[in-house]
Order: sequence, then structure tokens, then C-alpha cells
Amino acid sequence: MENYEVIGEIGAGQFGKVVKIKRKSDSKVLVWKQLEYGKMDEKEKSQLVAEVNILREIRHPNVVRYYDRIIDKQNQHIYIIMEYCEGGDLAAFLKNLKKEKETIPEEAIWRIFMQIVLALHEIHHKKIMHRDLKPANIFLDSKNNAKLGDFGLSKKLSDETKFAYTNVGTPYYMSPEQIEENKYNEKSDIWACGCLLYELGALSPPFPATNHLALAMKIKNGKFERLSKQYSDELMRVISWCLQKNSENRPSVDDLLNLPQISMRLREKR
Ligand SMILES: CNC(=O)c1c(C)[nH]c(/C=C2\C(=O)Nc3ccc(Cl)cc32)c1C
Repeated sequence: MENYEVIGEIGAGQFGKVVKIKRKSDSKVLVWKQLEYGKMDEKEKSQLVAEVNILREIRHPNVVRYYDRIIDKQNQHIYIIMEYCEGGDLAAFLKNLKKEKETIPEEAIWRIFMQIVLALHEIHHKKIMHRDLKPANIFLDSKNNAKLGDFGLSKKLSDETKFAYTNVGTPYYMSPEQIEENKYNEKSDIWACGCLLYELGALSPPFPATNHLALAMKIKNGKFERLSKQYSDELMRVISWCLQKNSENRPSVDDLLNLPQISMRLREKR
């Protein structure tokens, strides 16, 4: 901890505090996420360690970069040192747009969506599923690049801890198979991608509800309002494809990367 200077708390994540810090060696601004592992059982602790070891290998422009971890046995905390994302989380960004009665131009929606699909492509082929893809777990850097953060940690926590930690908000992006208590699979991340794409246009989730039961019914019913006419039919078609109730009918990450709207932008990036 002495290698870092604390600048200040910038958010309370699902699993602990997010603190802005400065690395003393080169004054680089980073963040650390502080987790209290004292409350985890042996299984969760070993899974968290395994997960952090996976995090260390991922180097991708659309995944929040992991730098280091500090284990403070004294007060049973683990500090995960990660990249600072100046733009904060996408949930706050969307909330602000809604308050200002602004919308995101379709061009920007495709760009954010492409970046998240690229991030999913990276973690899926490392056999990691996100399991908690939502605006609060997507962070924006100084160039407004979207980065997937906080992924996987929740996946390895056992149900009671995960429930305890992640039961803070309404699970708007939960897929039908998750409601049926079926196995979560990569296509559940695709469902969440569809919910994200919808929310970037509507500034609210496709299945708004005030309680879990109403939400479950809306998700199983699978119907959602068309976005405003400022958005194209192509955008609506991709949303509908990702939000297919039967996970087999949803696109794979590769199908999404082959969409003209995405592949065209990928070529521009090169
Ligand atoms: C009001 N909070 C913010 O503006 C904010 C800013 C500028 N950055 C963040 C969060 C992160 C940040 O900057 N880097 C991160 C890496 C991993 C995780 Cl899980 C979160 C972050 C936040 C919540």
C-alpha cells in the first residue's frame, strides 16, 4: 500500500469501495477495488484468487486493465489495482443523459456496442463468462472508449455471497434461462448485450419493472417497446436477435462481429 498515495473514494462497487490512487513510482493515476475477503468462505476465497489470476492475463483495450493486487492480512482485505477510467461508469452517463433529456446518436451506440462485443470476444475465448454485463460494469476512459470492468469476480462467488452482494439492484439484464434457474451460458451474455443495446437507445432497460416478480414476467413474455424512430430498423433487428427467448436463436459473439454495422466500423479502426 505504501507504493500508492490515496487520492479519494470514487464509488462503491458491488463488491467494495473503488478508490482513486496515484502510483508513487511514476505518479500514474489508477484505482483500487477493496474487497473484504474475511466474509468469504474457503471456496469463495480460492475462487476469487483463481479469478484474479485470470484477470491478470487479460490485456484488451475494451477490458479494464488489471495491474496488481495487495493482500492485507491484517484487516483481511484484498486491493485490486486497476486502470483509472476518467469517464466513470456507463450507468451514471446514461442517467445524466436522461436527466438532460438528451439521447445517444446511433453512430455512438454502434461504437459502444462494438467495443463491448470485442471485450466479450476476448473473455469468451478465454472461457470466462461475464455474468453481470450492465451499464454499471462498463467504464469510459478519457477518449470515451468503453471498457468492461469487474467481470468474473461475481461469477465465482457462491450463490449466497453473490446473492448477498449482487442483490443491491434489480437484475434488469437477467436472461430467461437464468430465471428458469437453468445453467448460465455464453448466450446469456448475448442477452445482456441486447439489453445494453436497447438501453443505450431508450435510456431505460427493455423490461422495466419495480419488483423482481414483474420483471421475471416481462422477461419471460419477451416483449419490449420499439425505440424512438430516430433509431434504425437495423438497430432494432440486432436488439431483437440478441433478445431471443431461446438462447440457441441468439447470435454468437462472432455473428455480432460479422454484422455489417460492426465489421464496417472494425475496418475503420484498423
Ligand atoms: C462518480 N464516480 C466516477 O466518476 C468514477 C470514475 C471517474 N471512475 C470510476 C470507476 C472505475 C475506474 O475509474 N476504474 C475502474 C476499474 C474497475 C472498476 Cl470495477 C471501477 C473503476 C467511477 C465510479
